[in-house]
Amino acid sequence: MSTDLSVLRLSRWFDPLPPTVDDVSFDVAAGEIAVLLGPSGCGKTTTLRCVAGLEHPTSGRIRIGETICCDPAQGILVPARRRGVGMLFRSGALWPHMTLRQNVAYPLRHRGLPRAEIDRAVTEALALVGLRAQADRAVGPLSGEQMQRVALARSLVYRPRLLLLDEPLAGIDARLRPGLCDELRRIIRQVGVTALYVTRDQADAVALADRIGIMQAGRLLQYDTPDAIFHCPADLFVAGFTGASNLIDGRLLERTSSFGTVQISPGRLLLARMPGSLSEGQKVRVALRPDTVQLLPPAGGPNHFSVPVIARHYQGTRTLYVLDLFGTPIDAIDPGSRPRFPVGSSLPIALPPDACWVYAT
Ligand SMILES: Nc1ncnc2c1ncn2[C@@H]1O[C@H](COP(=O)(O)OP(=O)(O)OP(=O)(O)O)[C@@H](O)[C@H]1O
Repeated sequence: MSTDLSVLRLSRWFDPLPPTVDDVSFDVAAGEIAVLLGPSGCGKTTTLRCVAGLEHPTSGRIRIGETICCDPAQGILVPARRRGVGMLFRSGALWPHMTLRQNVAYPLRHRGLPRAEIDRAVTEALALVGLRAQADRAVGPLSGEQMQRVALARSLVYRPRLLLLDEPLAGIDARLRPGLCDELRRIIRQVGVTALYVTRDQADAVALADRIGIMQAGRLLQYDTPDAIFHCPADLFVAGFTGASNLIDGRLLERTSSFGTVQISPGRLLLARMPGSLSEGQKVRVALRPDTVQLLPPAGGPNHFSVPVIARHYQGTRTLYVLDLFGTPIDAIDPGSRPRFPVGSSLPIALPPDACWVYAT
């Protein structure tokens, strides 16, 4: 697939602060959905605004399709209205006194298209978001979710080559969001537009993305498929962001190409995956998600231990156990509506080497 959006070494400084966007590079292939995910203030929106042309980068280059839209070193800066991008923000910013049809038609009227063509495009865009029947009603009484559907239709009506979305589901009831993410993905695919989406919500990101970029303090730490991010996080921050809250300190004794043997206490060894390069003898930290700890595992294989249960928190449909892994407390989740193991009992566990990730401390 060809690259439709290319962001190369993008930086944005707001003096005298540290850079809001710090040397960020990523590509989005034609028709793909890329999601920038990270905590508040990490620079996601600023990156998106630079792509939109609403913010001027300090350095770097942005290419949309065949056009270099900005490259400060060469004095190139294509204005936002000439970049061919559609945008959808947290609030759709619709005109409440106008009908759905009038709202969606606005960008086309602005472009001076013939009326019949506008009518056809607007009907098609409203059908795409499931609101064709309400086309001639006013926008005012619509729910927040319906308003975002109208705003999406408006951002797609002129067939942009790139769609930029900034937390468009942020104000919407959490119960509706999984379904809306699926629908948004279907619509983006159906239209065939390339999309860049920014969010703080991990669940939205995984549901939508072909590729996820994890950002922290202006830097893009990892840009990869959701599968790669969740199965081989590049560093401790990304691992933490994917829910790897168990952290076990140790020393790397031995390494093969992608796995290392970590001593976690005298005579206790842990085989763990090494996403980056590490040296033997180095102090390391192993990260592990509580849902990957296996309780009562079948016999055989590496990383089998017997550990005491030091606390248990019954949560209705699952129980969270705190286990003492040779001096380090680790959490383990046991699905099911009945707690099985009492505090003080000794529990056989396995920590699958694929799910234990080792990093430099
Ligand atoms: N115009 C500006 N002037 C000065 N500082 C700015 C400006 N725009 C952004 N910043 C700084 O950049 C930081 C990151 O902002 P940005 O909106 O890109 O983060 P974000 O990751 O999208 O956060 P959120 O999820 O809260 O929207 C802000 O906390 C602010 O310090």
